[in-house]
Amino acid sequence: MARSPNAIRFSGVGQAFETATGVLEALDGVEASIARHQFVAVLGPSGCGKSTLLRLVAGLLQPTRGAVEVFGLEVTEPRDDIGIVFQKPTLLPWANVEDNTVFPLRHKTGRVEAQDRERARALLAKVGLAGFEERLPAELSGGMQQRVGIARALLMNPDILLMDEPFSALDALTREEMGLELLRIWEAQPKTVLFITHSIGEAVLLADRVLVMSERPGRVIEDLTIEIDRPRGIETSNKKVMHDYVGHLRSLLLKRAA
Ligand SMILES: Nc1ncnc2c1ncn2[C@@H]1O[C@H](COP(=O)(O)OP(=O)(O)OP(=O)(O)O)[C@@H](O)[C@H]1O
Repeated sequence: MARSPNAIRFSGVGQAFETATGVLEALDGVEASIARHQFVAVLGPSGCGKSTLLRLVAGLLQPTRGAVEVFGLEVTEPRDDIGIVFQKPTLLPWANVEDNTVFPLRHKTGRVEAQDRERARALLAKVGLAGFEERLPAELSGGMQQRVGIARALLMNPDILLMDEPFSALDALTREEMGLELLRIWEAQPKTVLFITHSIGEAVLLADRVLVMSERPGRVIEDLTIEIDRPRGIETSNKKVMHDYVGHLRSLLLKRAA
């Protein structure tokens, strides 16, 4: 039987940017393969190229060296079958929460059915926004706007979901709840998730694997498999094994920063 290709593969990926002060090497020699439906978190110092990695997978950028493949095909142009949740949501200011959530569907297929609106409302409820469907983005807090962005990406049920610090605008409790909700959605509707975070605990709680990147130019310096049983829940954070992984990653990142 032919082996199914990786969902995402980075082969010798380098990315340089021309800037006013010269060439800036953001990534250098990134190697990683991500299997279909794996949940992979990426940790690394600020500016090491984490967001750049996501933009490469989405085809919003072409690597200067090496290749990025999605399901065995080199990414050469923007892909509209990949869900992206950016650090800051880009909501349409004149459209209400529900219309913002269904917007990509309308954009892609040209129409939105009653059942799509029903799914949008169900997802909005899951991210804690029931009752806010008719509000405009300006009437929401930053964290609530971010949750609309998450519901919007999930509505398309993409096979690959790229998330760039999706919970950084949320308070600590909501952040943990949203992480666990994301896991429930991921378990019910499996997808390949590449999830950038600065929270070591969040990475360990959510992911099957944690990739740790070096300082710029970024490359993968550790690929840690998180062997914690699923389903994971609120009690997982209290487990010794979780603390052991967090401790290991913290000392790795601190050592590099020293
Ligand atoms: N379009 C661009 N032009 C020039 N430089 C860029 C561009 N995009 C990113 N960079 C630079 O590349 C480096 C990596 O940026 P990137 O946003 O990928 O880092 P990051 O690891 O996601 O950072 P953070 O954790 O702070 O969000 C940074 O030094 C950034 O200034």
